[in-house]
Amino acid sequence: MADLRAQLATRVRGMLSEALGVTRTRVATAESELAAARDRLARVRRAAAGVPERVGVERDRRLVEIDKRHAARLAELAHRAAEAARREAPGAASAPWSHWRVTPAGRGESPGPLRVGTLRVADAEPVPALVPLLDAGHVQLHGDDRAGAEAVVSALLLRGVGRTDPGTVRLYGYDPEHLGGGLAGFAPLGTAGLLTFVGPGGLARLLDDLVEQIRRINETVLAGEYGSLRALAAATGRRPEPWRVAVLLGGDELSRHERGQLDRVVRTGAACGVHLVVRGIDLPDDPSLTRVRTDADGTRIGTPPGPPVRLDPPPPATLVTETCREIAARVNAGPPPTPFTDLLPPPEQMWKEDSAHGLTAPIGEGPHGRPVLLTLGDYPPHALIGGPSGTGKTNLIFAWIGALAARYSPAELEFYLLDFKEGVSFARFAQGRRDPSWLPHMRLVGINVNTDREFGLALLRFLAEELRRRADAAKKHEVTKLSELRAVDPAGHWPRIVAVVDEFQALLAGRDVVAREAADLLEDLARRGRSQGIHLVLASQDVRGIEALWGRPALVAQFTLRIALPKALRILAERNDAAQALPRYHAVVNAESGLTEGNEVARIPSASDWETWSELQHRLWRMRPADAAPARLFDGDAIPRLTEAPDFRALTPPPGDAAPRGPVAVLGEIIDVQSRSAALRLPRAPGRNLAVLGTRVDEACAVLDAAARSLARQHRPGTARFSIACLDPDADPAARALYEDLADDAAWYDEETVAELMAETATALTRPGTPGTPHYLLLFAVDAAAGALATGSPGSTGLDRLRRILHDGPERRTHVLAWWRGVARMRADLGGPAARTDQIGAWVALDVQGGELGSALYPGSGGPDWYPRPWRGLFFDRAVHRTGQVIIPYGPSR
Ligand SMILES: Nc1ncnc2c1ncn2[C@@H]1O[C@H](COP(=O)(O)OP(=O)(O)OP(=O)(O)O)[C@@H](O)[C@H]1O
Repeated sequence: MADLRAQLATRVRGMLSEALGVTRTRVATAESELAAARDRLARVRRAAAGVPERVGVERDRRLVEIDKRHAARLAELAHRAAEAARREAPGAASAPWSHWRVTPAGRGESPGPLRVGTLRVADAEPVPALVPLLDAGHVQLHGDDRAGAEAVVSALLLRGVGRTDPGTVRLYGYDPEHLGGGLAGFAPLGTAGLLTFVGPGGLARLLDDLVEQIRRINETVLAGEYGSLRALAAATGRRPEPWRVAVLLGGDELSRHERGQLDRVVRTGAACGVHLVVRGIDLPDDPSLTRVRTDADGTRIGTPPGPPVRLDPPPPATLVTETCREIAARVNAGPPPTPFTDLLPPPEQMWKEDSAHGLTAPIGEGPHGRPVLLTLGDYPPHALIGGPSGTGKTNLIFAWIGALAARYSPAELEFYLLDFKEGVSFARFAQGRRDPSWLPHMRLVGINVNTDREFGLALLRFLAEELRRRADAAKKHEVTKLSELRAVDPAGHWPRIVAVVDEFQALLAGRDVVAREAADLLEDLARRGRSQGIHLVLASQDVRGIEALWGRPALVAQFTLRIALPKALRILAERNDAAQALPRYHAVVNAESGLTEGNEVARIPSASDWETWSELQHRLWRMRPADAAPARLFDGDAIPRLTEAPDFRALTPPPGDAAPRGPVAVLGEIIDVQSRSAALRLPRAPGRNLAVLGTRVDEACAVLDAAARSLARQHRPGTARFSIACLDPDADPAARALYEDLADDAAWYDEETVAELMAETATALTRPGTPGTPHYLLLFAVDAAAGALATGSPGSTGLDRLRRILHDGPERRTHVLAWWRGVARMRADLGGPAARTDQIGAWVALDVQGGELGSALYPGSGGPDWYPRPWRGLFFDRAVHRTGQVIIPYGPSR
């Protein structure tokens, strides 16, 4: 039992120890778990204790970063805003006063907003604070900082006038409290009508006037086509109306009427360039109104107010007055001309117009900025331009020709131009030595033709012939007008012709044949030219010129287009005195024969200065057709050259060995539309001799020289004889030069030997048969040989022989080309006053009066209408002429 108990105790002990062991293990495990948990807790606690510190550092870091980014962004925004402001308000709109100057915006560009100060942005570039005014709206000033407000007003006004062309901003000052004191610096503008002060009772009138201007501009300038002057300027590049800025500085309570008018200006003014700058009067809210509040603690702009602005100091008083004085001076000097390019189409549109029904081109700008057009066609067909010297006729002709030439190609339009006054400006249309270009439409330019009225006549004859050609062509095609002719003959060359004659009264002056024929031709051209596309443009500075026309009412009636320059008389209808009040560089254009209702005033651009003109001419010249030839230039002051004369250059010996049957002696240039030479034919026929008459040595030598050289050109060397006798030492150099150039074909005679020449030549004439070699006797001052030729037995003196040569020579190819220094001397050599003169078949008279050339030398009685003038001769060949022909001797050949 004990054992059992013992056993049991042992077992229990065993079990207990086992249980104890397990428990111990569990305890140990639990303890270690507890320790681990504590450790974790401690760690967690430790970790938890570190968290707020780290988060704070991170947050601060982020905050700094954000601050930095913010500041950078702000700086960048401020920089961009400043850049944008500088772009929007360049030059005078924002420059600091220290280097401020007038810099008007470009044509068609808006002046933009104006700077009054800077926006305060901490740590960033200052941003100009801009206020929109011109073309944008109105400005109302509030606040108690009076000086600040004054600074804003004067900054806005000075910058405004500096950002626009002088004279294009008009200020109206209403300052009843200080009577204009606030605007005193701007007073010089008043001298040019650019600043008007309105007295204390004048506000209503000022507002009425502004409202009226707005109404007028809306109705007649914008005319429903443009929403604002700004839009008009942007589209057309023109600013037909000034900006009007009314500066209203306080005053009494407004009346109902004034209030109503003011509200109207606020609502509708900006589109018409009418603006208000107001302090002390409340303006209604409007999108176009900018409020500027200047208080002691700062200035804010806009509604709602923007950030604070640091105002610029006011512009220095001297800067204001000097600028205003300069602007006034420039305006008083007259408006700058509109640019010539205003009259031209864009380059790609040049030469695109069709002239079948007429020619239309602008000549300048009308009062509302619209182009004033000139038309030549069936109606009106011809134009009359008038204006005293220096008022711009020449310029107007350039402008008109340019505007037409840029629109119509040379196939559509041709010009003929004649200038009777002295001057060379029209020579530019032709090719020159310095400038190879010419105006491709120009066919003829006649300058310095004041003494050569024959040239005017030649042009009129040429046009009359062209008129006949056109009328014939029209008849052939059974049509009546140019437009119809062009339609039925599209391949034909039927350009419209515009003939411009400046100082045309010179052509009609005098009562001689030239004046009579010119007037008849003009009348015919004026009447019938209209339907054949031939248009006359006559200009004159001289009332008498116009009056000369008035004597021919049928002629004047055709000139329905009238252009009157300032102070022109008698161009417009009798009671129409619009030209008397015209400003400089303006013209009244009137297509109603000058009746008042047809008046249109145009401002004419400057077109005639060399650079302006040549730019267009070069452009058109480069566009010319490949076969275009330069215009013929006739310069009455120039002496033509034989070697350049087409008729001289065309002379050649006949083919084979034959002598020319009717050689020609070229004597001088004919005054004509074409460059042609006067030529004397010398066939084997009685009387084919030439007498040059007068005392002018150089001209006489020039005529004989050209005759001899041109004859020599038609003979091969050795096939003609030229016997040169010179009896006047003054003619010696010219005669000797000719002798040397004719070389082996020439023989020289003088006073000693001239009798031998006569003897030998006369003897040769008696030989049977016709001599094969032509013989030309060139006798310089032959009358001086009278003594030497008088000797000999009666019937066989030198003079007898000379007469025989004159008489018999031509049929035997022996021709005398002799210079006598007077008609009486020639007659004496021919046998006395009663002697026959028919052996002198042709003559050139130099300083010999027409009357001396009567009886026997010229058909009819009394002689030709010939008034001697330098370097001109009257050529008459009985075999071909009915009347004498004026020639210009060629210049010396060497
Ligand atoms: N529209 C214009 N704009 C600017 N300058 C002009 C204008 N018209 C003329 N002028 C200038 O005025 C001056 C006189 O002009 P222009 O020679 O055309 O006058 P005119 O009437 O033909 O004089 P005249 O009969 O004495 O020759 C010139 O110097 C010319 O450049």
